Amino acid sequence: MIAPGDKESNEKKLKIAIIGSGISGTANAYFLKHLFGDKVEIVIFEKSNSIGGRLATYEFNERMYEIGGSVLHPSNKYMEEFLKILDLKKKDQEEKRKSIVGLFDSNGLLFNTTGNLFGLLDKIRFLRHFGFFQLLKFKKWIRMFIKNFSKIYRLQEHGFVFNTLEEFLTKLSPELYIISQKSLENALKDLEFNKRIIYELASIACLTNYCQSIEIDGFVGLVSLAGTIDDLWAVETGNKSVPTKLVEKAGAELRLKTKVKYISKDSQESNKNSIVYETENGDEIQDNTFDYVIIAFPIFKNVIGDDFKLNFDIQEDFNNLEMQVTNTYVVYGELILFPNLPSDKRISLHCIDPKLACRSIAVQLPCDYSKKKDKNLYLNDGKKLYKIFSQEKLDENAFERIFKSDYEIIQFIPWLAYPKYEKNPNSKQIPKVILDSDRSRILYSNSLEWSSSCMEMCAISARNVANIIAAKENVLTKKFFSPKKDDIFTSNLHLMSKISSFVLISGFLFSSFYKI
Ligand SMILES: CC(C)=CCC/C(C)=C/CC/C(C)=C/CSC[C@H](N)C(=O)O
Repeated sequence: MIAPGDKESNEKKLKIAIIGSGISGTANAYFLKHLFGDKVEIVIFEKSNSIGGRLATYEFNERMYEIGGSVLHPSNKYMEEFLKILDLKKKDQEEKRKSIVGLFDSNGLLFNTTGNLFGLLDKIRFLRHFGFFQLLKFKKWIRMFIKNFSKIYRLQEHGFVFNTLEEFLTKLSPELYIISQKSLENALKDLEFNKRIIYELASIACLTNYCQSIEIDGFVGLVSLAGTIDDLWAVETGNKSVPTKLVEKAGAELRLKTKVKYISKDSQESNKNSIVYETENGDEIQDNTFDYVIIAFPIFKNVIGDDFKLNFDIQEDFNNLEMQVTNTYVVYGELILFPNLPSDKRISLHCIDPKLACRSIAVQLPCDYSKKKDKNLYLNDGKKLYKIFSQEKLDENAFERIFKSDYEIIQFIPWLAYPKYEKNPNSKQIPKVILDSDRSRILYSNSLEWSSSCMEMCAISARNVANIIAAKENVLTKKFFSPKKDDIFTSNLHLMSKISSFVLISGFLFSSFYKI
């Protein structure tokens, strides 16, 4: 799969270009530095004026809030380890009983929690609404996939690499690949989940995460569903702090406001790659000195063309790929959409009707939310800060149905947040990681994003790209996860108990044999 390495490559310093400074590009820089140390020179090209890509924050009343990628799952080991390495902390978890979660469609509110009696009543209502055994089966089913998915960490520590989605998922478990080839709806129906689980619970997970329906493939769906069974987390100083600090830690050269326009194999030297980029002043510069080029942003049909070109024969692979626009509004106002809901709770409403543009309306807590300091934040009757995800742009009429007329729009971003996933999973073509199969020197880190998009998937893809380059350069892969003290203790304990059982059993057999 990987084209063979050139012999003298170990002696010289590798020069690697990374295009994009989101979590994907910056994790690539970190893993490369981790594997190659001083033997690598990394240049990150970023067209905007700041690091982070789709991880972004905004300020409101002197506090920072997330506006882009906002949540992580407890199973996301790379992101957890980055926090330790970068000396960052997790944000405090919100007290669930202080908030109300509701589901609505075009007919109104279908179901909502009440936040009463420390959440006990809500739990009972939730179990009654969806069915106790169905919920149990649902959780068990998702847990099984998370467990299989988590095999990736051990495999990558030992140098595992993949070029296609099939290679990636089948190595973790064949079921994961099989589920990526059918729709989430069919996967849930095959397992005889009830209509509420399929058309309410699974639907909101998909609609709120990707503005998509349960017709998308089962793997994208599962990643969203993982968020429904566990408490999610975020970074106290904003998720954007991870890419920002990764660049520093990797010692990479960062060129902001620099737009890469062409990537091609160098015509003179077969192993070199050429990049043409436009600087802040509009100068066009060609640099032919890169041993590897890593594309760390999603390539889709609207960026391919005059804006960005891959000067070899694979452009058409991206012609069917589109990004999903998620119109993101931050509004400071008083919610009036469902007047029966109490106004002294933090409210999150999720729409399960794909025909309605507005997907979710949820109270926002600052990145550095603290249970102690903010125990009364947004628990008053008045205005609160809400984030709205909508598939279409909202006009004044739409806002006036949701908020009292003195609302203020604080932020608006028409994010190209996620890929537009194919409705028919069987026809889905995910681009390969290695874009130049003859040389393996132009690598597409975000290709996996077309199978599912979240921070951890970007980190897994980045480690994959670093492992591909290490294998090609004959550099031994180096462990990323530090062994936990507990792990050393438990593994020693495990060994000691095995030795003592062996001694005891042998002693017993010996004494019985010789009738001592
Ligand atoms: C295969 C399964 C079931 C899980 C894989 C583990 C994994 C990658 C979990 C991630 C779950 C998660 C945090 C989903 C949210 S997606 C990103 C979100 N929309 C955001 O804006 O941050």
